[in-house]
Amino acid sequence: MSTTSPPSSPLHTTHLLRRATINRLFAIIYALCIITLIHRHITNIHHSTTVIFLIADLVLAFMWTTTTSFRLYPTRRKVFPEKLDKFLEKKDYPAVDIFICTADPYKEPPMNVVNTALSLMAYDYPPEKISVFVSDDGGSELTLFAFFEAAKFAKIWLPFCRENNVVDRCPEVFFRSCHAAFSDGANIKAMYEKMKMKVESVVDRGSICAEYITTDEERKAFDKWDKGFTRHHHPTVIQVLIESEQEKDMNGHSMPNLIYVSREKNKAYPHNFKAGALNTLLRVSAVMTNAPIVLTQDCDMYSNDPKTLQRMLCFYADQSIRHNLGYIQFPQRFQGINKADIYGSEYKRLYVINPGGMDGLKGPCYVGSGCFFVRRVFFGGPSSPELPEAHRLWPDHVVKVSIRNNQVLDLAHEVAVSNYEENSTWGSKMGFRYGSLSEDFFTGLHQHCRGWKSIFFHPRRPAFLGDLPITLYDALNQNRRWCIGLLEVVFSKYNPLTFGSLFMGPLMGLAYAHNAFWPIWSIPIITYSFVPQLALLNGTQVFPEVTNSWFILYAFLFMGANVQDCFDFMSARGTFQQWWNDQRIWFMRGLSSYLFGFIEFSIKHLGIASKGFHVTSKVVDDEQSKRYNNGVFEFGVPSPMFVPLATVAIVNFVAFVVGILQILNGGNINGLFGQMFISCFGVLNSWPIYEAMLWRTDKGRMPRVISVISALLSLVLCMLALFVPNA
Ligand SMILES: O=c1ccn([C@@H]2O[C@H](COP(=O)(O)OP(=O)(O)O[C@H]3O[C@H](CO)[C@@H](O)[C@H](O)[C@H]3O)[C@@H](O)[C@H]2O)c(=O)[nH]1
Ligand SMILES: [Mn+2]
Repeated sequence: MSTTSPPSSPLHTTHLLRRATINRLFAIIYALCIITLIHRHITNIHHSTTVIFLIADLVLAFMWTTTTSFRLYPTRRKVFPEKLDKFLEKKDYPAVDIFICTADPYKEPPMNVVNTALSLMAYDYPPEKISVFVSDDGGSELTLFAFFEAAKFAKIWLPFCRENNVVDRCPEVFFRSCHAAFSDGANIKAMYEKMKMKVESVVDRGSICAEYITTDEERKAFDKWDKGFTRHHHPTVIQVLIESEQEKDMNGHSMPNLIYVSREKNKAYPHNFKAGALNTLLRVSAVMTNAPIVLTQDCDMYSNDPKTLQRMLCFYADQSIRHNLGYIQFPQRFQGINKADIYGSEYKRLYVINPGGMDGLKGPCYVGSGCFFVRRVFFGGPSSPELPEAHRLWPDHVVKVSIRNNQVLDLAHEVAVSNYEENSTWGSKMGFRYGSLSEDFFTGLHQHCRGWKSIFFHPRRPAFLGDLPITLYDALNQNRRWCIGLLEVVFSKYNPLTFGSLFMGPLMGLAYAHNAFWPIWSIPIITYSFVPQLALLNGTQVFPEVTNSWFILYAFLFMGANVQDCFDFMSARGTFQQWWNDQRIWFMRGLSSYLFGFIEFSIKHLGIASKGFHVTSKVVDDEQSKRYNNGVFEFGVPSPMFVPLATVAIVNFVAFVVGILQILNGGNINGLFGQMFISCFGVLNSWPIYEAMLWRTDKGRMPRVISVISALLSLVLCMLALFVPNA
């Protein structure tokens, strides 16, 4: 592994953060301490609890090793888009195909999807070079209707943004805040509101009233939704809403292409969820525009910065890194996070800190949204292309005809049929990877293994902002789905540790393994949430006495990990409170989503049942959102995932109280200190759970049934601990 920075380019620079040296030194010390601890466990293996702690600590040690791979080469990049003119004339800017995925009009309101699309169409970039493809896996006429309306509004919105140099180009965001300062702002807002009302009324009704369908084109399009049309079984719908060459905005400027695509669905063929949708878009766009750059975007991730494409070009235009540059990933950032980020929804480590660490190696993972791919990356390695059979799908094929041309449209329909991929290498060698619910992680891994590199770029003003789950249930469910997807990668041929290390080098292998092995966090988390506490009830000492010199080792390992973690977190512009909540949600995930993800993965692979891709809801209930904004945990639904959380809360409380009583009665405070400390930590972390179980009365409180089950479970556990003979 070389430490020299890549040749500098006038368009962008890279530098290794100074903390790299400290991190490396600290890693050596910490590693020695871990080895000492494991050695101690092995020599004490005859104690009954030691085996459990040995396993837990081995997992912690493994996860620490994987985390260290992010800390050895932490990197930060800068770009200089103002110099772009010297290297690239506007007319030579590459074309960009933007893919927006949506899957359910009731969980992903069409008005939000429209906002995302409008913000992206309004990039400060030659409009004729932008094509926006909307993939609708919900197969919903409501979404198509919203886009017919959006196409009309775009003719007013895009010139307005351009002429006034608007920064917030997502209409909803713009009109929520600063429109009053612009001449005509009020007028345009009125038009926007009218469109919004129209679309929302259609969504509320669930159908489009006849008077809203005004042109033959629209009528013809909606006729496809006949009686036999369901979201799981329907023909392909491809609707060109704006054709760049034909349509002009109200000031006579060109517009980007806007195309609605709902691929054919047929229950006889697997559709492979989002990866399947993206592969269809890869083909449809190849036939229609075939831009060399592809941006994938979730429907809730709007563009927050009109200059993002220029920033991306600073890398793309650099010939010296071009030959194996696969993609440029911008971090996923979110709007509307509450100040304390109670559910750790920001995923600062996943989206910001770790990618910065991988950027010093071969580049960050792909995270599903905000990623600019070089189209070639989907077809083989940098110097070993594997091209699709049809020449018209090749990444270098130049499309010369109009996107409304009948032949083009016929072909586009042909490549969107449900059995197109039968007996092909789509999803296994070409395009986005199938076989994991975390298709993004799997796809990026595969590309890195083939020799592609990637770049992480984190601008100060977020390039994209998305929605996040605002209930604990949604947040844990999302995490659980990821875990299933990650385990699918671990148990595939592409295990990051074995296959990955071989093809990407050991540090990249470890970095990928860090995410892939997320679910095994459950083992130490469950151990440390129950065993020291139950041992305390039992009067068994499991950690060294405070006065014993071994205690220092424990204290150092605990504090060292937490302080370094907190430092990483706060240097990525987090607050202490956010860090605290982040470590708490990590515990909660270990007890619920990581564990349940693992269980569901196992069940799925025994062939019993599978829920598939459960789309995260982006709809908010007013009361819930009020509670979220006040930083109050939302339980509400009786989910089995809450049982371990509540059980841990009760057990830690009981252990803490009993511990205090023991000490008051002259117990051995020296010996029990470690266990008291951990129980106290557990109690502090469980505070929102006590609130939700005991004195909250709102709808977000812990459902009675969960409290009762957990209390019974805790009772059984505590009884066992109290009455099993002292070990
Ligand atoms: O069958 C499907 C299912 C989902 N989607 C789309 O996939 C996107 C992501 O789904 P969402 O429910 O929002 O998942 P999140 O957990 O919020 O998304 C994260 O995790 C996913 C992988 O699990 C990645 O694909 C995403 O980019 C990443 O943001 C959305 O735009 C959906 O419309 C489809 O197009 N087809
Ligand atoms: Mn999402």
